[in-house]
Amino acid sequence: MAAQGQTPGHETAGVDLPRIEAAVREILLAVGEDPDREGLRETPTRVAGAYADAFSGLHEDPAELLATTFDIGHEELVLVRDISLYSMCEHHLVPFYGVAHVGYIPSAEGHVTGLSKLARLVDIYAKRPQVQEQLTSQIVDALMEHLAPQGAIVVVECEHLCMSMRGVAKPGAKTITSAVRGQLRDPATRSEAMSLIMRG
Ligand SMILES: Nc1nc2c(ncn2[C@@H]2O[C@H](COP(=O)(O)OP(=O)(O)OP(=O)(O)O)[C@@H](O)[C@H]2O)c(=O)[nH]1
Ligand SMILES: [Zn+2]
Repeated sequence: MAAQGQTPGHETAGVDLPRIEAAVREILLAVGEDPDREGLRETPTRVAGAYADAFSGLHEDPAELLATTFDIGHEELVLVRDISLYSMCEHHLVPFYGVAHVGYIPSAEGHVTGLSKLARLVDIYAKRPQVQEQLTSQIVDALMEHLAPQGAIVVVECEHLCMSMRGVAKPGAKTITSAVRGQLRDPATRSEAMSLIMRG
């Protein structure tokens, strides 16, 4: 749907690019810049494209992503480690970035999904205005809901630019969050998964 007053066809996958461009021009004016000087002339358009990508996860459906499963009879832990991610802190709209580790124990029927889908699932939730705790639990809850595994675990390790380049100014500080569901809450299973995640 076009935003009120916008010509249809100006959105990219649900994102209103002209509206972002107008807002970026306003920000440049507000900080005392000249948005018409040569170096900045294309900036609102570039930022609109960058934001359309940074927030593209708002327009993607995890149910659709996880609809493709294979029955291979594997009922043991499947874990993809070190999935790189870039997200945007919802408080300051600056990036936080790092890695996610995503694991699950398939359902008793052995339904698994493609490994790349786990990385795509991370992106669906990372490419939104986010906080790290919510990102972590959204990924694990989507796995539980759409893949119906016996258990799932997600660990996310990130540096937040809002803590490095501004504010408290502590570059290098890493935030680690975890979310564990189902059988992976069992201490022995959880510690096996955590040791595989942390050994890198
Ligand atoms: N729990 C959590 N906090 C976050 C995350 N990203 C940023 N924050 C924090 O959100 C808080 C926002 O605090 P405010 O006091 O409202 O904002 P602020 O004055 O800009 O805070 P400072 O960053 O301390 O300068 C800060 O403490 C950030 O470090 C996140 O993913 N999870
Ligand atoms: Zn922040």
